[in-house]
Amino acid sequence: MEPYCKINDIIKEAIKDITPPESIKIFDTTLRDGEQTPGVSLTPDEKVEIAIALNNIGVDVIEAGFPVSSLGEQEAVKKITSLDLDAEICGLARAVKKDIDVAIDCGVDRIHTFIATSPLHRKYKLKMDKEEVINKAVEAIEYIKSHGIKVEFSAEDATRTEIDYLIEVYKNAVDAGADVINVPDTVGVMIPKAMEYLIREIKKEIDVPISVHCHNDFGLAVANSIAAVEAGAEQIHCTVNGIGERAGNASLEEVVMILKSIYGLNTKIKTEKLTDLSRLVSRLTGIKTQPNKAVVGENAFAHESGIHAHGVLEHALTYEPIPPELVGQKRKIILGKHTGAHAIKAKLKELGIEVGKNVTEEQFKEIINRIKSLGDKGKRVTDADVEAIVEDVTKRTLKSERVVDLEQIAVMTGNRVIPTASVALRINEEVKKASAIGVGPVDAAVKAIQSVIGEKIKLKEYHINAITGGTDALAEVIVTLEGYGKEVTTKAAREDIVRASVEAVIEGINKILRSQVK
Ligand SMILES: CC(=O)SCCNC(=O)CCNC(=O)[C@H](O)C(C)(C)COP(=O)(O)OP(=O)(O)OC[C@H]1O[C@@H](n2cnc3c(N)ncnc32)[C@H](O)[C@@H]1OP(=O)(O)O
Ligand SMILES: CC(C)C(=O)C(=O)O
Repeated sequence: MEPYCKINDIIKEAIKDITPPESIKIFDTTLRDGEQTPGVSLTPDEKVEIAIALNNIGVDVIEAGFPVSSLGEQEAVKKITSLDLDAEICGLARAVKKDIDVAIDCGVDRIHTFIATSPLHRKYKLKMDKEEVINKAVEAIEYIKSHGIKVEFSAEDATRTEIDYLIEVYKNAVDAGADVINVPDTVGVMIPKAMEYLIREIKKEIDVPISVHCHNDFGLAVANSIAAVEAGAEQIHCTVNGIGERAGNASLEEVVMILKSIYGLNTKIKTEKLTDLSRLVSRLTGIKTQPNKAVVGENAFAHESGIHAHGVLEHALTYEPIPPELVGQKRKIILGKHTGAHAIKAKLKELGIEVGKNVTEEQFKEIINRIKSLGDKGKRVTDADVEAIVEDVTKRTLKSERVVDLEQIAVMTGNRVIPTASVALRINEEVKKASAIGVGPVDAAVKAIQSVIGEKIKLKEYHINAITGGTDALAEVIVTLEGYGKEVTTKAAREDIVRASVEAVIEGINKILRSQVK
């Protein structure tokens, strides 16, 4: 398979000696290790919903749960096995007869049985010597096999186990009938070079498929899983969004996309469904995915920096390793403090506005300034903000055509003062001033304008919307004014509600007065 991103000569040279399998099986443990994320607990129906999505995306094995852990877990696993999905359904079991019996009763296709092998776990947790651990593993595997069920065997904490002993455990497991040997990096202490070495050593002695289960305690779960594949591992355990015990597990979406896009290796995953799957798991588990999460994060294909946005608009590969659609994402051009003119022009085009046609070059400059100044206030500029800014800038009567212009406004408000506003308006080259009090600063400001203009024009309706969240939200003010037998509606958008209100009212006054002149 050709990798999706054009892999360069450096990568080709670096990986020329690797020995990966033709295709890699994806063993998804979102419903087992993923559910071990502190605070996460899925109902049977939620587990079923995720299992169906995992099946639809094409995972080979779904570890549906650890049946012995609760009655609800058994109900969930039973519901999943009864769905007759294409994926193999697996249940976890300690090397304990009761665990195995309960898993069998749930109708699973595969039992993943495990026992810890490291000196630490043997001594402090299991209180067993090396031989006892092997005997327990062998007993469990033989018992499962006697029921005609496929066995995947894990030596828990394999990566902190004496390597000779580990290989001895695995050889015994295979002799007892294990179909797949899993190598868990239980506390995420491996580094890629060591993982590659370990898998090569195990493969020299074991001829059933080798799997890895990497934890992310040092942020290396994905890198270690990939290193295992480079050394020939045929199966990777992963979870959607990388959720799992402590710092989590290898993230399914990252593993799959690295294999596909960089190595050109096959999995059965329908990658266009990755983002939807990620959102589903995030919603049902309540574990939010960070925006900068690789592949499925909100920002994985978002560009704000002017230079990047310009590059991407000219040729997407300049700043994107793969097309967003490949993983079910969409490219986003975000406007804000770091935005450049190219990105704003493109965003306006998206909104049906063309510079030189619907907005003048001068208005375009003002739109850029307004967007950047909103960004300077630490805000992310939304499409709604842009639309409001554009409407405000473009619908505003040009200065030369204005009858009334705001020269100055000052407002005073507080808990011990009556809200008061003073305005200075330029009307046909003459500056007129007035002050007024009101129930609040907006009311005072509008009344002050009203007293300069006189009673012939009246404010009929006033609406204010906070377009964006936060106290620094862009406020959109919509007013309807009536005067000289005419009714006009105008709007203005600013972060400052008094200024937005005043601008909307003055805009309306100009419209009415201009209609009188014509
Ligand atoms: C690395 C992993 O992620 S392993 C999976 C971890 N997941 C979970 O633990 C979630 C579900 N777990 C549970 O619901 C419970 O822990 C159960 C039902 C499995 C066991 O509950 P309890 O019987 O109350 O035991 P508890 O959890 O307190 O202790 C674990 C026991 O299992 C033993 N044990 C641990 N692993 C194994 C194993 N692989 N094989 C055999 N025995 C084991 C421990 O030595 C301890 O034995 P002890 O009770 O004789 O001291
Ligand atoms: C059960 C095993 C594979 C496990 O979850 C771990 O070691 O992290």
